[in-house]
Amino acid sequence: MELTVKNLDVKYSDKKIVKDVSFHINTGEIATIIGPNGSGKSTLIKAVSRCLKISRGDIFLDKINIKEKKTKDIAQELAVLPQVKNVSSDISIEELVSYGRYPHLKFGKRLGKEDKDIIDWALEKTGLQDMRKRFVITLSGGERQRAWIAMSLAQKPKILILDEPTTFLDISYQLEVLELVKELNETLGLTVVMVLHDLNQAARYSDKILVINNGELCDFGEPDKVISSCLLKDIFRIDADIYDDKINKCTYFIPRKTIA
Ligand SMILES: Nc1ncnc2c1ncn2[C@@H]1O[C@H](COP(=O)(O)OP(=O)(O)OP(=O)(O)O)[C@@H](O)[C@H]1O
Repeated sequence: MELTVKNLDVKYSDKKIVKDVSFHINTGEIATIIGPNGSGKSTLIKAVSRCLKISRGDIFLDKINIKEKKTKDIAQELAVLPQVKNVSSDISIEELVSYGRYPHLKFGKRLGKEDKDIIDWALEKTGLQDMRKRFVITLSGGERQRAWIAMSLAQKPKILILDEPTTFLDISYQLEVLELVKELNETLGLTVVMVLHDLNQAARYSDKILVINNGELCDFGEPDKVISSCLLKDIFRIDADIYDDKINKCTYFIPRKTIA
């Protein structure tokens, strides 16, 4: 599914946080939003996923303005993995994943055979089938993140939105989560929009990168065109050397020092 954003403004009270942002993401692309702390990345992602009201502009899913769509229809097409996730202590993985089916249930109906098959499929895709009865609070960070991704998958979305999916994970779990996202993108044709802080990971796992600075979209394009010493100097205030990773076929950099 394509995602198009046109002239988007988002405000908190009277303060404009996202300023006239426009972009287009093709079906099956992974697009990653990067930018300094407080630049408006989460606000943008929350607005796109309809968790925040927009003050101006339009959002289109496959060229249809979401203002013309029912909330339930949007929930069937777009799954969101927020940054902060709360779960009560007695919820099992299986139960959490079943919540992903709720946007598809008719009023007052219980989960049917098809829903249960989809829950099994989501657990299998994320490698959680053998631990499905475990309580979510007993899981490691990486397992917990996979459980939330499984819940999003059970929604059978066409677009998956993830706000900093690797935060608080050690490097091995970070890669595990990003590899899973990539696999789901490739095997299911899912369009993915995510926020990442690690710019090298953004370069490696994305088809497109959006750079947000002070609420404005200041660059948008393929990682090897966007990740440059200029960007690192001007937006992230670091001196860095840029290299070509021949194995992963992507750009990477080594930071040298901060710029005062
Ligand atoms: N609920 C809120 N009410 C008022 N201002 C807010 C609210 N949430 C965020 N802001 C402000 O909006 C600005 C952008 O915040 P946002 O969380 O979108 O940035 P971010 O780029 O995701 O930051 P980070 O990288 O630190 O997570 C910040 O100045 C922040 O203080």
